[in-house]
Amino acid sequence: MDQYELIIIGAGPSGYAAAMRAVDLKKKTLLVEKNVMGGAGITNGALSSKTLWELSRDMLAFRKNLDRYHMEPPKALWKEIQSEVRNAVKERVDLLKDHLFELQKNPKYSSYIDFIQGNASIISEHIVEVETANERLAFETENIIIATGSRPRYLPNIPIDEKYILTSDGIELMDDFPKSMVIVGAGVIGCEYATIFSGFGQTKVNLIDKGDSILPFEDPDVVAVIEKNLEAQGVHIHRNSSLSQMERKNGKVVYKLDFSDGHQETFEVDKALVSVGRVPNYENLWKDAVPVKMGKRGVEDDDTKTSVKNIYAVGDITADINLVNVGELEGRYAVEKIFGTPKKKLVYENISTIMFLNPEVAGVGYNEKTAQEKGLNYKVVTTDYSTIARAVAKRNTQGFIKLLVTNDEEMRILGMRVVGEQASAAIQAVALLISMNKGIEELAECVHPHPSITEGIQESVRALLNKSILKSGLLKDKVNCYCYDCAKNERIMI
Ligand SMILES: Cc1cc2nc3c(=O)[nH]c(=O)nc-3n(C[C@H](O)[C@H](O)[C@H](O)COP(=O)(O)OP(=O)(O)OC[C@H]3O[C@@H](n4cnc5c(N)ncnc54)[C@H](O)[C@@H]3O)c2cc1C
Ligand SMILES: NC(=O)c1ccc[n+]([C@@H]2O[C@H](COP(=O)([O-])OP(=O)(O)OC[C@H]3O[C@@H](n4cnc5c(N)ncnc54)[C@H](O)[C@@H]3O)[C@@H](O)[C@H]2O)c1
Repeated sequence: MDQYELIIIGAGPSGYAAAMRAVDLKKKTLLVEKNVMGGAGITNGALSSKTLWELSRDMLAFRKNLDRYHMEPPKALWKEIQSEVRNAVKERVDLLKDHLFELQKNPKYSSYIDFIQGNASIISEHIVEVETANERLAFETENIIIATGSRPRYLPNIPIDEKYILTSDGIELMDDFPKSMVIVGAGVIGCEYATIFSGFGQTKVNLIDKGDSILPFEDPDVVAVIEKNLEAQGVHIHRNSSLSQMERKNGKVVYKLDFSDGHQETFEVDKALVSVGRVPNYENLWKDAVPVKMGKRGVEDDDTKTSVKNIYAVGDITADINLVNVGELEGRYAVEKIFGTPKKKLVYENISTIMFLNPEVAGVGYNEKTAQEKGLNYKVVTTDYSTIARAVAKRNTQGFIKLLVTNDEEMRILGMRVVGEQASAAIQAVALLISMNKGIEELAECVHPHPSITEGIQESVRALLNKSILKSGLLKDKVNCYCYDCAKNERIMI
């Protein structure tokens, strides 16, 4: 039986990153993948949906520009778009495959990495069995990392067939743009696809969430901008209602909503997308004799270590944040922990995120909702994009920067949201300051390029320090500072 120092199950972003860190540390490693290299980081997930988002955004801008010159815009063809998404996916999968192939050929690395295509299960604490296309193989290992990811959550009584009633696993397989669709679940995936399909301009999109609002985890000011733009693109948000029934009927999807005033309505659309969260892939992954503990939302882990001494879990299979960057962080960290002591602790406070909406929403650390849930007193500055020269030059001043700091002398950064063009590019400096546990002075004094969106962040910081160029509270709603007192649940303008 072949022996390894580490077997990694799953070659999505977390498993692949873990394997590459193990190679750095010269540990004999086996990476097992049952499906496509890159997991949901590439296929039916992050990369494929972002490719769709980019194409949809281009199409929307193109339509708007032609409209400006009173010209009739051409129609996007779904097949062309689908083919472009497939090209992007293939490029990225091939890159990872080629890289692995080169590693295995290179004498510097070849003794540290093996790869096998097959379905792995943990037979005992030190034996992993892999079922390939034509045989069943067993491998002995000192350590195991589970990186098997997640899949879309289903709802009881909603007959998902990936033809008419779809999840994010089936949406890219459609034959054409649907004329109409309903999206159940207005979280990140739901709102990103509502943005994508309304942006292409050929689908009437309806959106339902069980919560009172779309993006229920975001602050109301962020939600307001996104809702306004979705509605301007023709998206209908079903408010004060809950889904009571959905079925496929005569080649259509029929759904019933119960409204809070007691009445009920029935709607008919071409397709439905169900995006109500993800569930971990753990079924049949280990035998009863291997006591890996499961929590409600995934494998329970303590700093990536499971309830079994030599078994670790990383990425979407665990109960924390489901993101590519988090999976990679955990994967690399687990390897360092197995074979030594990581230089840095695993912290989640400075994780940056982008939601690919209209416009982009970039975030790091706390928003007001999460700060209030934690019982924190904080200070906020909001700076409108109309005060930022670059946004004015772009002729698009919709958006704002919102920075939260501790309400004390130190003014440690708690978090930030940027809603607007180039939001994602603007967030990094603040993420770095949070990770270094720094205050805001550094940012206030560092010379920024002009004109740039990051100047808005600098002005926000200066406003908190009472030395901004545009003074807080003078230009209505453009630059505002306030404090939140948690005990009194009160907002005080400053
Ligand atoms: C539509 C969509 C859009 C997204 N957009 C973003 C985004 O913009 N930014 C972002 O950061 N995140 C995004 N995500 C989340 C991101 O894709 C996941 O957090 C990330 O892929 C998780 O990585 P992972 O390696 O833990 O799991 P996965 O990517 O799910 O990979 C797990 C791998 O394990 C394999 N596997 C499972 N069981 C076994 C087994 N028994 N044996 C062998 N192999 C096995 C699977 O085939 C899979 O390849 C998105 C997700 C979706 C669905
Ligand atoms: N840009 C990104 O970083 C990005 C993009 C897509 C996905 N992701 C990751 O994928 C994960 C999964 O995304 P998601 O959108 O499926 O989950 P989510 O948790 O973001 O949203 C799920 C939504 O479904 C709603 N919901 C739950 N049950 C419902 C029901 N019965 N009826 C109607 N609505 C219901 C919830 O209120 C919530 O708003 C995210 O948490 C995120 O980590 C990230």
